[in-house]
Amino acid sequence: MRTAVLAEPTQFELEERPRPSPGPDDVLVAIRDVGICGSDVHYYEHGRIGDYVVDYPLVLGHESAGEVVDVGEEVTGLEPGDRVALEPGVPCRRCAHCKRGDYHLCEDVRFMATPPHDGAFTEYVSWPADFAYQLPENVSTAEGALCEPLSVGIHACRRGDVGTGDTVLVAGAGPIGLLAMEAARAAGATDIVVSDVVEEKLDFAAERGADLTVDVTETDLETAIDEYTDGVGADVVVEASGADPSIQSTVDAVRRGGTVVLVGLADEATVPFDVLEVIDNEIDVHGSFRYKNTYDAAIDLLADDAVDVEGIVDFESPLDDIEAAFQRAMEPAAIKGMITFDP
Ligand SMILES: NC(=O)c1ccc[n+]([C@@H]2O[C@H](COP(=O)([O-])OP(=O)(O)OC[C@H]3O[C@@H](n4cnc5c(N)ncnc54)[C@H](O)[C@@H]3O)[C@@H](O)[C@H]2O)c1
Ligand SMILES: C[C@@H](O)[C@H](N)C(=O)O
Repeated sequence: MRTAVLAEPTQFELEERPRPSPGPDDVLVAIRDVGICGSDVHYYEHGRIGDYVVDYPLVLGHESAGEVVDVGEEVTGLEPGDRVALEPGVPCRRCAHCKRGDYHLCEDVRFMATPPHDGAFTEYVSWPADFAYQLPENVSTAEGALCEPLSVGIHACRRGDVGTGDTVLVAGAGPIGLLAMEAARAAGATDIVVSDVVEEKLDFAAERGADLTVDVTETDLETAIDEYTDGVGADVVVEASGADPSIQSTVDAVRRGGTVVLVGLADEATVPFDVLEVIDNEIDVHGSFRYKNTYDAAIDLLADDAVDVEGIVDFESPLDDIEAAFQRAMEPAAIKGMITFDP
């Protein structure tokens, strides 16, 4: 099977690998669509993200969906021909975190395209059947692949307890921010403010329904939020940029008693943060790491047309052109690239 292998920084090689056989509890999936995530681009460019260092060769890609072509002998509920979205993190199922239900916090998780685990820029993947979610007829495999970043948004909104009538500030209009906005709207938020430093990103967020956009290079975020909320502040802030100034400004933009959800990964682990403001205003600050139990919800939202994920895809490319696709993904205005496979 044809596989794109990251052989060294900024260097993909296309190689033939043997097609895997499904284990007893696995499905063999012919991959149809794989999104290019910011973390894929980071590994491509720098060969590491924090403590995760690429031991070459590595197969990238963790936002994937495709068609089941074979099933292991113990698999029930899925059969060849079914289209599925693959949840990319398979936990150990035995540790204290897994047993508590926090399987996304499992320290032995096998997460696609996070070293040393291979991902989905390949023609076939064998994957545990319970982490393969059947797609209804009206949900495409491209949408199935984007259940992954949508899941990050859903989990962030759950962490922030976003509810009916809320005003939500989403900081950062990359794919994660844009899909957090979709998830917030679906959770009942009626007012969504999006901040960014790139005008095109804000224009795109506005086209996709943001009620207010704030270019923080020109406008003070706290002032803009104060004006929009009559001095109250946002109920929930979802920080999806990872930029230090944005992380710092979350406590100024949220209302007293409100919630800040930190999703964006800062370059440095330490960011100056006004703790007194957190205490005085009784702000709940939550970290949000990946997701758990979100795929069924993501697929239901897509089937009901309650969210739009395909609209964030701004370019598609076949596997053979993956190098060019990654170069394009590195452009500042790029949003979401998709590697597509012929059926
Ligand atoms: N916690 C998790 O589980 C999780 C999962 C996926 C991604 N992430 C992280 O979430 C972040 C967003 O991911 P993405 O793929 O959308 O990234 P991205 O780089 O495409 O988007 C980030 C956006 O933030 C904007 N930005 C930069 N400085 C800003 C500022 N001061 N204020 C507001 N916006 C600003 C950028 O212009 C860009 O549009 C990244 O840090 C990523 O590593 C976290
Ligand atoms: C959650 C996923 O989208 C993220 N890129 C990660 O590797 O953690």
